[in-house]
Amino acid sequence: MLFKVEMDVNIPLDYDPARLDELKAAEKALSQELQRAGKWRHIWRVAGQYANVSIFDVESNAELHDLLMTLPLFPFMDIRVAPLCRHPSSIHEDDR
Ligand SMILES: O=C(O)C[C@H]1C=CC(=O)O1
Repeated sequence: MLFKVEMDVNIPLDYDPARLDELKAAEKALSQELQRAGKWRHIWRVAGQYANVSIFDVESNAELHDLLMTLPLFPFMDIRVAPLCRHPSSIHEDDR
């Protein structure tokens, strides 16, 4: 199942910089692990914002929920999720 996930990150201005660096490093490691596993298919920075647009490929709504909840930056994120399906004009056979 494919989902578009939009993540806006809002870090409090007074948050400890060293702790923030740790969280960002942990977030990057997990994100790249999920990309290698094929669960996190795409991630794009939204220009000019601390935000991304991502495509996830997971088995269920519950799996997506569980993945998002494990993100180290989850407590600082506003997340919007939209389910995707194949577009009738798509030429990509592997789109589902
Ligand atoms: O920077 C972000 O968009 C937030 C988050 C998502 C993946 C990652 O490495 O950080």
